[in-house]
Amino acid sequence: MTYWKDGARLVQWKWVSLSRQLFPSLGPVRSFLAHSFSLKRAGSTPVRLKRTLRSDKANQGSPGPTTDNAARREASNDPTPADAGAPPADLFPPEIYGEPLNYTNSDHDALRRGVSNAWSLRDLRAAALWPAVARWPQRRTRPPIRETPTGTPFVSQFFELPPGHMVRYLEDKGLEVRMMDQHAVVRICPFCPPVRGKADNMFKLYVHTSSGVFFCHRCGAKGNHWDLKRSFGDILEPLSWRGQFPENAHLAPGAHPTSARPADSGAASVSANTSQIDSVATEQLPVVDAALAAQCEARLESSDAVKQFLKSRGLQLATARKFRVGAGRFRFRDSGSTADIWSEHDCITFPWIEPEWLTTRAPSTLVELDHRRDPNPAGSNLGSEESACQDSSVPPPSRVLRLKIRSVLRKSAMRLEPRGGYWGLFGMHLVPADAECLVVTEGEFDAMAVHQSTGLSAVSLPNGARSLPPALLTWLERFKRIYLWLDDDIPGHDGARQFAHKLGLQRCFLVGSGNGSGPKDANEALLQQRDLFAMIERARPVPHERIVTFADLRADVQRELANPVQVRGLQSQTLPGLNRLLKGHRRGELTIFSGPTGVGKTTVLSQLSLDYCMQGANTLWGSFELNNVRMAKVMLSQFAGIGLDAMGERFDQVADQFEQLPLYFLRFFGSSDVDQVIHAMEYAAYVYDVAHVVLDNLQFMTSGQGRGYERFEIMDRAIEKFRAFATEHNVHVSVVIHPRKEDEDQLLKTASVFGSAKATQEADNVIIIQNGRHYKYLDVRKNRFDGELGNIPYRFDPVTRRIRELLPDEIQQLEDGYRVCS
Ligand SMILES: Nc1ncnc2c1ncn2[C@@H]1O[C@H](COP(=O)(O)OP(=O)(O)OP(=O)(O)O)[C@@H](O)[C@H]1O
Repeated sequence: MTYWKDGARLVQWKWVSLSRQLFPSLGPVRSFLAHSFSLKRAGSTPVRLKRTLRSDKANQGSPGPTTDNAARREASNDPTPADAGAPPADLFPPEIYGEPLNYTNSDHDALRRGVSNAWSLRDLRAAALWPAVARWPQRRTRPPIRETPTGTPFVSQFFELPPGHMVRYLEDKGLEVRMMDQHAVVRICPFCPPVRGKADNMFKLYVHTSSGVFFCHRCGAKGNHWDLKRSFGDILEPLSWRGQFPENAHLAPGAHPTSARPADSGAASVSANTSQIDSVATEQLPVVDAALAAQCEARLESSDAVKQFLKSRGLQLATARKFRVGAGRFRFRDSGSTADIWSEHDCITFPWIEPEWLTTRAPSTLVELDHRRDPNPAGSNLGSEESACQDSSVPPPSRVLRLKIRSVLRKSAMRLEPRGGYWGLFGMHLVPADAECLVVTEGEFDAMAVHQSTGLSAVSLPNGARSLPPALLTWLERFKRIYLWLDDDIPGHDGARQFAHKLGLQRCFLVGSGNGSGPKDANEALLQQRDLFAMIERARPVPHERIVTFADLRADVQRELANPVQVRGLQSQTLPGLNRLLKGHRRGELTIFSGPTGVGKTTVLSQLSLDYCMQGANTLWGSFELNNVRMAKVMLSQFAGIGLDAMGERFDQVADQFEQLPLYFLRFFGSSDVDQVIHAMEYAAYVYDVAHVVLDNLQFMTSGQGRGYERFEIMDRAIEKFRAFATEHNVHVSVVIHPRKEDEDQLLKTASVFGSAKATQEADNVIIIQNGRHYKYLDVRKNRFDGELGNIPYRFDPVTRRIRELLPDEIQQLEDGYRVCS
């Protein structure tokens, strides 16, 4: 019987594929023929047998290749869901919003396991004859659901993709889509069991075009746009320099499935994300020793250094107590030295406390509180610190996840305890469970300043303007209005816009002048006795990137005029000559590096990227020519300023320091799909807030792809995509491109860069490393910022692999020496 059934299926498949060949453009006719054929078969024994077999299998407890939805339909004897194309009523049931894909590896395992039982032949053939696969242009297998080493990053329900992004992606993957309101409806869901040519089984996968959330009403596959891209193998998590996955930016603390729902907020949207939180909660990260946290908190009263420090910031002890600030003496390595010299510092400690509403399901025990105005702000109760401390609005003690420890004297002496722990928001434990508005500041003193003078809920970001790890988006999901009060400077402004994108533009408001006219931050506003509440009330919405009003432009121009130094960007510490010419390293630009083979392009770019990374620019390295281990060795040597041979026993110490850098490596090597590289860059921009991407080099990345002019076209398209990425994500992209083959003795020109003129036209900066007669030098051939061009001669140290700019008299000596020799 089984063989008869398989034979019939084979005939059916042959019929479908024959009709496909005969009528390539007649999709509906084909569907009709296939449909009527399968209907004919529906009354016969094999289908009934199939049902019996399936239910037997279900009774045996095997999950089988079908998902819950499909199984439910089978159980209710309803073989197919609603009519194809008709939008289901529960298009995106709220409980699935943002959940990770639920079509898991176990489903595939079950499919594989099926090989050993009576289903074997059918399952094997079903896998081999998958109709979705037949429509897949390149792939011969069903898109695998990849194991994710660190879970899927959380995506806010308020997040919006750029217009057209999702539809382009689906089409690039060879999926046929039909537009319906805000959804792209995919003809054949790649996650579904075979459609068997039935029209009813098609157009079941709905993809929300602006959020990227998808849901298949046939197989139940669902998730956010990262899930979809990951299932196609397009998301490669970058590595840290030790070849590990970097400190997890998207692990939320151990909340149980329903814990993210504030007890009485009634926000269905938040509950929608809970299973995503649950999915990452299973991974345990270390939390700070509770005794250490308690000791620090208890020492606040006795630390004159910290009390004095707080006073100088205009902050009261009562405020610090509410935020559970602490004090202690901690050892730090002396700044600027890689040597093992340590000294002890008076430190202030800022705890990241898991909010009570995140950890309990029970109705909030918090006292009802007006979330806009604390009835008893600490500032209004100057003489009574005790009563403020015992204020009933302070929730009961919760788990301290991590401590930020900062020296009172040296701002740069700062560390997180424990290393590799959870991310958190300072002050979150004070936010009432029913608060709908929140002020998010760049620093801890700013959050305390806002709360002290306004009574509003205020929290501080863990990394200032540098990053907003997606794990924290789960903490912020329930707020309807988020006031971003970052520093009134270029990095603060860039950070605020970047974070607003992640949080959702429509609920974010920017506090501060926006034009650099100050005050610099909330703490400075407090010290200047400004009305902080009025400043927050004047917050403006985030301007839409594609719709700019003159008022937006005016603020930007005014800010650039007010801060000419900041506008220049990060200054190179190791090549000051580059600052003289290019003025600095700015976000949103594209720089092309070129030079003869082996001249030192990788060496120069490695040093420059380290230079900016050490100043806080989150950096993503894509080394397509050297493998990541060798690349990391070059960087480690440059970082330590000593040769790898001499590093010996100091390796661990240097490596530990190196590991603190916000540096990530793409996992590509040699010829790679440019689109996949872009997806990985987008992922890194979202999860790690990268500010600088280095791609070394374009020829290796596109090698073997296309011949003759086609090769130029591929490279041009790649450059176009990198340019668009730099602008869209406000990230600086540096790309190495080899020159054309030219006479070795000739100096290279802009036109010598390989390919058409596209690359150098699109670039903001073009730097060629020239093999001069007396020395090597960086030749700035294009500078869109202010047009200044020129040379920077340098010397290379083969031990440390560092380059150093030549001084004028060294240049003179080398030139004279050459003349003498010659
Ligand atoms: N100025 C220099 N003088 C001598 N050796 C150098 C100099 N700069 C780099 N090197 C060394 O030359 C080798 C090649 O350097 P690097 O890989 O940076 O060159 P590249 O231009 O990127 O090479 P490719 O053209 O293969 O991409 C390395 O071993 C590096 O340490």
